[in-house]
Amino acid sequence: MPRVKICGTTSVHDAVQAAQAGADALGFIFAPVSKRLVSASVAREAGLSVGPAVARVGVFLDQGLDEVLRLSEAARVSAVQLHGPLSEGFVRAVTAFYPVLRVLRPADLVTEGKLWQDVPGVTLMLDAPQPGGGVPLDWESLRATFPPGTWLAGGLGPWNVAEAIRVLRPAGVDAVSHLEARPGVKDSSKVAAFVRAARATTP
Ligand SMILES: O=C(O)c1ccccc1N[C@@H]1O[C@H](COP(=O)(O)O)[C@@H](O)[C@H]1O
Repeated sequence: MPRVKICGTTSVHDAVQAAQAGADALGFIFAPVSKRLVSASVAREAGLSVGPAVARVGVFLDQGLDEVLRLSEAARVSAVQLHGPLSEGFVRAVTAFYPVLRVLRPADLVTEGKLWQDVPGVTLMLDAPQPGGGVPLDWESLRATFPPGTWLAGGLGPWNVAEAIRVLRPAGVDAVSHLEARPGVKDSSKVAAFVRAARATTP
C-alpha cells in the first residue's frame, strides 16, 4: 500500500485535516510560481501542528541551493522535493541535509532516472511536465518502465488513484489540484476520500 502525500498545504487547518484523514506526508510549496505558495513560518507552524508521524516535504522549482536549504531549515521540513532541470551535484548536495523526492517527467526516466535508482536518500517521483496542473500521466504506457520504489503524481484524485495504484504499484501517491476547494485551500472531504481510496487498494 503506497504512502499518501497531500501537497500544496498552506494553513494549519488544512495540515491538521489532512493528518486526521491519515496522510503520511504534507507538501509545502515554496516555488514562487505556485498558486499554493506558502511562507516558511506558516509551513513550520503547520508542520508542528501534526505531530512527529507526518512527514513535511518542502517543494521547490527553479530555485538555488542556498534558497532551498534556507527555506527548508526555516520551515523545519523533514524532506525536500525537487522539480525541474538540476545537476547531479545539486541533488546530491541537498541529500547531505534531507531525504530527496526527485521529480522527473516520464521522458527523463531513460536518462536521469537510472542515475538515482540506487542512491540512498533519493526517491524518484514521476509527475506531469506541468507540476500542479492536475493532468494525469498515461499509466499504462509507463507500466514497463516505472522503476520500483518510485512515487506517482499528476492529476490524481479520489476517483482515479486506485486505478493508478493498480497499474503502477507506486511506493507513494501525491496530489494537489483535485483535492482543493480553490487553489491553495483544500476540500477536506476530497482529501479524506483520496486517502481512503489509496488505502483501499489491495497489496
Ligand atoms: O502545485 C503547484 O502549484 C506546484 C508548483 C511547483 C512545483 C510543484 C507543484 N505541485 C506539485 O505537482 C504535483 C501534482 O500536482 P497535481 O495533483 O497534478 O495538481 C505534486 O507533486 C505537487 O507537489
